[in-house]
Amino acid sequence: MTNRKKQKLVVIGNGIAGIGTIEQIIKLGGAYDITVIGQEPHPNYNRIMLSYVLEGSKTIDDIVLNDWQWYEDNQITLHTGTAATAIDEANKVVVCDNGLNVPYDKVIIATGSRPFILPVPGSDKEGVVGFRDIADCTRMLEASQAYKKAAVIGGGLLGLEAAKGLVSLGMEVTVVHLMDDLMESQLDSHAARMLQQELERQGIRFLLGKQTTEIWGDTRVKGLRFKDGGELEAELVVMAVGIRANTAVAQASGIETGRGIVVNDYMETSMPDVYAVGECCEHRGVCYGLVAPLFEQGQVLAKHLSGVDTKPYEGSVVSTKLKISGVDVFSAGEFLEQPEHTVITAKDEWKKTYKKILMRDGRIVGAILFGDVSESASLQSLVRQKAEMTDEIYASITGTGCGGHGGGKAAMVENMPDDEIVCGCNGVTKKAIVDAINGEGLTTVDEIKACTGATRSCGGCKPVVEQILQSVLGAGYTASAKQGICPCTTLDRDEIVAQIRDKGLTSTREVMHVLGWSNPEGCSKCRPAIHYYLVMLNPETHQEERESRFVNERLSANIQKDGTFTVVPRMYGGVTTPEDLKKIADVSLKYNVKVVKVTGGQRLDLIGVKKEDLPKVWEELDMPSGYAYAKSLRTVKTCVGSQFCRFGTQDSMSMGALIEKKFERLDFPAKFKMAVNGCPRNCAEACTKDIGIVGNDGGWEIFVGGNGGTKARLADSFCKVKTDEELIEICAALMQYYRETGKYLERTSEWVERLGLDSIREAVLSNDGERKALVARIELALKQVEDPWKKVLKDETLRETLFEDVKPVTMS
Ligand SMILES: Cc1cc2nc3c(=O)[nH]c(=O)nc-3n(C[C@H](O)[C@H](O)[C@H](O)COP(=O)(O)OP(=O)(O)OC[C@H]3O[C@@H](n4cnc5c(N)ncnc54)[C@H](O)[C@@H]3O)c2cc1C
Ligand SMILES: NC(=O)c1ccc[n+]([C@@H]2O[C@H](COP(=O)([O-])OP(=O)(O)OC[C@H]3O[C@@H](n4cnc5c(N)ncnc54)[C@H](O)[C@@H]3O)[C@@H](O)[C@H]2O)c1
Ligand code: SF4
Ligand code: FES
Repeated sequence: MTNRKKQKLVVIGNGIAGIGTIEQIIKLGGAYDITVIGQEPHPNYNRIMLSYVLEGSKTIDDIVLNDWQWYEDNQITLHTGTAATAIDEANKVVVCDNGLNVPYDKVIIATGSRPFILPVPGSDKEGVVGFRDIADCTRMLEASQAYKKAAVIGGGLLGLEAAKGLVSLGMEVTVVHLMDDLMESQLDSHAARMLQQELERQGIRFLLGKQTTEIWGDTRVKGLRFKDGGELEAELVVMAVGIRANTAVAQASGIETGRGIVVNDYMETSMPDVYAVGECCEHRGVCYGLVAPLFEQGQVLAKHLSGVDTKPYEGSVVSTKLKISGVDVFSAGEFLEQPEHTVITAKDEWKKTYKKILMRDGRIVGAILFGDVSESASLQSLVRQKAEMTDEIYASITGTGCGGHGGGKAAMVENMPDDEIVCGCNGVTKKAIVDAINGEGLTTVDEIKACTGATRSCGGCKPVVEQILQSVLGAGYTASAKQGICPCTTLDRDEIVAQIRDKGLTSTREVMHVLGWSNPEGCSKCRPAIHYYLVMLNPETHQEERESRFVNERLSANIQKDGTFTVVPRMYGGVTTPEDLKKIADVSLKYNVKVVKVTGGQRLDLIGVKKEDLPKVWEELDMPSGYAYAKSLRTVKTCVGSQFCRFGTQDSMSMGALIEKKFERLDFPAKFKMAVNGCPRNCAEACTKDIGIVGNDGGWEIFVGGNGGTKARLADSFCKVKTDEELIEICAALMQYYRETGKYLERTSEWVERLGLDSIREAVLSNDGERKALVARIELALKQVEDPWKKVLKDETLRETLFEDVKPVTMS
């Protein structure tokens, strides 16, 4: 065996393009001694997922593609926080800003792009940011804690995703766009208008046709000025007006550049042994700004460098999908009608969907989808292949004709070339998926995700992955069908939540219709569950559907076995006043309340109120609803604590009242109980509460997952904190995490067992940004809640329909 010394391959840029190419080289067995130079201080991460990090649905850890261990395992030398400045061709070294000189035999430049910052006065002020990397994302997350008003300049993909993220963080966001149509490089005017309407519904404001001429303020930005003389106040400005290929290293090295680093069909630059891949390069005059082309380029380059025969890279047909929950918009290939196009259009103003397919000479060359993007992956493939339109394909993509849906899709998957990239976000080919199914015996999309990475990012490729699974497994595919949340559906909780998010569904009826419920009316199990998920996902926009709630929640009181109701007013932290006690006594006497009972949660329960008397009782009590009937925060039980108890180290009564006031009225997956103790003697029994808080000398200890009911469970110690502020922040984040990941009716005791305490700690404690995002989301939800008793008292119609109809109430 010859022991040839490995060639030295240096990669400049630790992003998706550079590392994606290396992964391919490793798979192909290319024997290189690899060094990676990366300017950012992080291992390789999925930049496209930064939109989700900003929005708060992913953490930085979630988006790491190759962790530190991966570099070690593959014997790759990694220099992070290091910028290459030039390639010294004569000495065959890559020169870095920290004095490092890295010798090379081959170099791949993969330096990506830089955000374009408008050269207007004030663009260097504090509070003006691009949106490109983790550092930008962190800056925005921090600004959202301290400031309220944000402006995003640019209504393209990035600007809109940034705007949605900032709205999710509780900011007031205005998108300032130069053109009259949003995403004018991907959408026609009709789709752009629909998109704008939907985003306005989600809370984003727009100023269209506006040219920013100045960013004003002191050290920090205070606002924008426009060419037409108008102004907009803004404490944070995000520039999302496009990108420029990062050609600095190439230029400093004398390599030919244009709009990007000029490469040929094998990604070779003008300097021998130096290649470029990804957003930094210009191929046949085109610089790309999406991930799919860079995987295609990487495949060619990896083969070329590994001595494997390869077709040349001939350019990419791009498609885009906006990653904003509730807004489904997709565009591929050509999108503006020209005289030579044959056009298929379908508009549905009621369902708010729009589909346009462009054909030239009978071949599919472009598509726009709005509202329903379930066909996006198929269309993407058809546009890439410039497929000839057939009756079968027509029936499949329009959902018409007797060709049948399934036939067209099956044919589409079968005709797809092996090396076609199915998952554009992660560069996974059809062959990789088929090999994984056959080689590893995979039967579900989740297993394919874990094995190949397909579907891991935007999820747009999931339908095609499912079709491939179906075509490879044939009859075996259905064998893996699983149980749904109730007999009306085969979808589980996570799938329903994801579909509500992805398809922007807004009502229970729509969820059941769009997701193909077998029983169109649903059942008492699924209706309240869907309703909870809708409220949790769309706190600002969701319309209350009383008919989808259980009777107790519908009437804001607990029905008893004799058909009367109970009324439990709020007593924050279990503390009341003589005035409130007098009101309770007066009302109880006036309305013949049968029993006044002290509850386990330290308040008073007025039992035996007639349905028609409920509004009058609430009115005369003039106290907040105690939510004893709801899947919500019930009580915060407290001990007397340091105000009176000689052992007390913390003021448990005040803290309990504060927490109860802050978090009352919020919907949870199940009822939610808390307790606060002044010391570890634990008189208020924190160990059996969903969240239990125990004071100690140094601060507080938080417990989670306790239950005193039929399935009793002692709470787990979650963490210790020093200050009241930390306590509230962690409780808020923990509650929101439970709200977002809990199954409807699942108590925290079951939730902790299902998710595992470590993973909950990881989500809530390990990352400050993620915790703050959870807090921001719970704050947003809290802003929407209103006392249901007061709501009924204000609304004559509600009062009449709910309480003046004397028909007996059923208990479902
Ligand atoms: C928020 C956001 C969302 C996006 N969403 C999508 C999406 O949904 N779909 C899609 O297709 N695309 C999306 N994109 C675009 C996508 O992220 C890029 O196309 C892709 O990341 C480009 O990869 P790259 O490796 O070429 O460049 P980059 O990812 O930019 O990586 C280049 C790396 O090189 C480093 N570098 C630069 N100069 C030097 C130097 N001199 N020395 C050392 N290191 C250097 C940079 O710091 C960077 O880490 C999104 C982009 C952003 C910012
Ligand atoms: N979901 C996705 O696929 C996705 C998401 C985010 C980012 N990206 C990619 O990241 C890159 C950057 O995104 P981007 O949106 O910044 O680029 P872009 O070029 O797609 O859009 C920039 C937008 O800014 C507008 N604009 C230009 N000058 C302006 C001005 N002076 N005032 C107001 N508006 C102005 C343009 O009209 C354009 O619509 C792109 O390559 C994009 O494809 C993709
Ligand atoms: S827990 Fe015990 S010590 Fe602490 S306040 Fe209550 S009674 Fe007093
Ligand atoms: S295409 Fe985005 S995850 Fe596959």
